[in-house]
Amino acid sequence: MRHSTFKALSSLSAVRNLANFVQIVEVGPRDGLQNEKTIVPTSVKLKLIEMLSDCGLSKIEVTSFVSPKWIPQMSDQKEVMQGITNKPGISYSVLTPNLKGLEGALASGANEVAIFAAASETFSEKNINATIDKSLDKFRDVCKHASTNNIQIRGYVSCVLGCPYEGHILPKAVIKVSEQLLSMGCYEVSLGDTIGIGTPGSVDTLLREITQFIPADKLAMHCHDTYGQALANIMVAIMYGIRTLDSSVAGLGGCPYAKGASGNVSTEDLVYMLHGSGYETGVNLKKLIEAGNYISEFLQRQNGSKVSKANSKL
Ligand SMILES: CC(C)(COP(=O)([O-])OP(=O)([O-])OC[C@H]1O[C@@H](n2cnc3c(N)ncnc32)[C@H](O)[C@@H]1OP(=O)([O-])[O-])[C@@H](O)C(=O)NCCC(=O)NCCSC(=O)C[C@@](C)(O)CC(=O)[O-]
Repeated sequence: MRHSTFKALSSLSAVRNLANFVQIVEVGPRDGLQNEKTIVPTSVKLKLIEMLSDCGLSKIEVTSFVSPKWIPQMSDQKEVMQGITNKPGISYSVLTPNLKGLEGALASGANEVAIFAAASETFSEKNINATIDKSLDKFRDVCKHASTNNIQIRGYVSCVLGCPYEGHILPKAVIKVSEQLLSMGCYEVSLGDTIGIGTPGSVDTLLREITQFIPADKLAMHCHDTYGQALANIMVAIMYGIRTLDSSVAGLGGCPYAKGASGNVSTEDLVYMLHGSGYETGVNLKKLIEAGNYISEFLQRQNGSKVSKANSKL
């Protein structure tokens, strides 16, 4: 990380002087659960989504319209969409890899979809069975159809700081894919550190390059916490002016096609850090902790949020 970034990070007043609302995109019901081996009943997913909807979160990624052979955990996507009690002001988005997925999403009443590309050729093939170029062709079709149906489209780029198969990924590969996603109609691109390998230094290097081509308000950060770097990495993203952050309640998650990747940064820990640093999120931390405890108890798993653990000892 550059000296100037360290200097800025050390000054909380500098942090507070920046626009202070941070948009959280809760990905727990989708990214958080997609890797669970035991199928989580639809009713539990719906209860989790309801609890998250009561926390003040305005963007929740709830399921994905992908092949049930590839991601069995998401095969109840229609039932999930039909069972949600839509709360005004909340966007319930879904992942769609192709036109078949988009058709399913539209039929289920989705008003926002996310397409997901990668900066690594091998990861793209392992995850969606297509080269990067082929996947972008499919996404272009999805975008055309989505925009004629007035559907908002978000883009993801996976492996922005490293790939489980190819190792180091160059910023120029990330920039190339991100620019294409934006040009086909995505309103923003979420930069995925899929295997949580990034550090504040590598995030700084990536963002210094990418923000020369893409403004920070078109970018989001999606950090996994495999190496315990996610919050530090996010703070660097904030210093670059990024104000949209993805996270998963109770730190659940991981992509089944990214071996060894652990959960996303926990939403509870993210909210605690942001509120403590003078940012607003609109999220009620107490209710969020309850939602994280609910799903952790169901999965019979220790809650992955440090804030929740600390809170239970108070
Ligand atoms: C993209 C495909 C479908 C290609 O998979 P494919 O096998 O190449 O697909 P195909 O077009 O050859 O079709 C094969 C079969 O799949 C069906 N099919 C085809 N499309 C669909 C669909 N949309 N929904 C339901 N079924 C579908 C299709 O109808 C056919 O059925 P069959 O005739 O054999 O019965 C597959 O690879 C897939 O579903 N991949 C999804 C993988 C995935 O969801 N990964 C996790 C999400 S990405 C992630 O977690 C990273 C992220 C976003 O969080 C950010 C980060 O952390 O980096």
